[in-house]
Amino acid sequence: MVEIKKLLIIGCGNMGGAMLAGWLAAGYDPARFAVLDPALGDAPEGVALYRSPEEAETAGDHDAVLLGFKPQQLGALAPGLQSLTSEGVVVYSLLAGLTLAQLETAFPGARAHVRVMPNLASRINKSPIILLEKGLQPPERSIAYEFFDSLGTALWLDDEGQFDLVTALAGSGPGFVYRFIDALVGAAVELGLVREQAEALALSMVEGASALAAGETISPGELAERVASPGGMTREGLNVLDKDEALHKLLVETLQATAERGAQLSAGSD
Ligand SMILES: NC(=O)C1=CN([C@@H]2O[C@H](COP(=O)(O)OP(=O)(O)OC[C@H]3O[C@@H](n4cnc5c(N)ncnc54)[C@H](OP(=O)(O)O)[C@@H]3O)[C@@H](O)[C@H]2O)C=CC1
Ligand SMILES: O=C(O)[C@@H]1CCC=N1
Repeated sequence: MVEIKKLLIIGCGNMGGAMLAGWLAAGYDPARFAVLDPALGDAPEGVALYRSPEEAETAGDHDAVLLGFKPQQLGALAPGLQSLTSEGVVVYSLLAGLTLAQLETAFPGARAHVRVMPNLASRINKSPIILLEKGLQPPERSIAYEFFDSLGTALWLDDEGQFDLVTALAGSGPGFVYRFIDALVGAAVELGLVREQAEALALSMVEGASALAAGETISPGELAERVASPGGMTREGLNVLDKDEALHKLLVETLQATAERGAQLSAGSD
């Protein structure tokens, strides 16, 4: 059985850093990770930091890499990463929009290629992690699943045609939720609350509402109905959001634009 004995994270910025922090918080030994990032300030204690592919190659002790740089950098960086991605190495990629076929072309020496789509809540082990692979043996699938599931909740996707859409929902999603919370706070401030108080209330409200919904068997839509007491206040607010399906249409447009950007990145857009 092939384990992930040592993972080399190539590009350890916001997302790679959040995942590394999540794995360490989950109890993984720091010695099982290394980072290749030319200008990163430092790596967590016990995690080797390399500044160039040559340095990482000299260490040469990884059996998997996690690509954590920008999708637009793949063409420029791939040639210099060939020796780090051959001889049985598995390539895990965070690169939004880039397909398994593109990863196979870029890293032909790798034993298997896996697309991984997490979000920033990996840092606190509460991220959905979407996985799609080509080349892993069944026992390795289980090992990969367990490894990424430690960052939250992993799931295998079968249809790559849906990858950009699930990326929009689960990967970009926190950005939309933060924008919603920020707008809610802004609205409360405009109507008379002090910002600090509005922000504290909004954050604890969202945390509780999300935790409740996650533990319930009824849908979020039904929960919304439960909040709206007959003849009460909430219905008036829901009526504003529901008018002409305003919120629904806005979110269809939001997810569509996000997913379409994945296709553009795949096509080589800057
Ligand atoms: N941010 C998010 O929530 C999510 C991001 N992703 C994916 O994660 C990837 C990274 O995104 P994100 O973390 O936001 O971006 P960041 O810019 O924060 O991270 C990219 C990292 O790669 C480093 N880097 C640049 N050039 C090289 C190089 N030649 N070799 C190694 N490392 C290099 C950057 O260093 P420097 O800053 O010095 O240039 C930076 O530390 C993207 O592919 C994105 O699609 C996926 C899911 C969610
Ligand atoms: O914005 C991006 O492209 C990445 C992918 C999902 C979240 N952030």
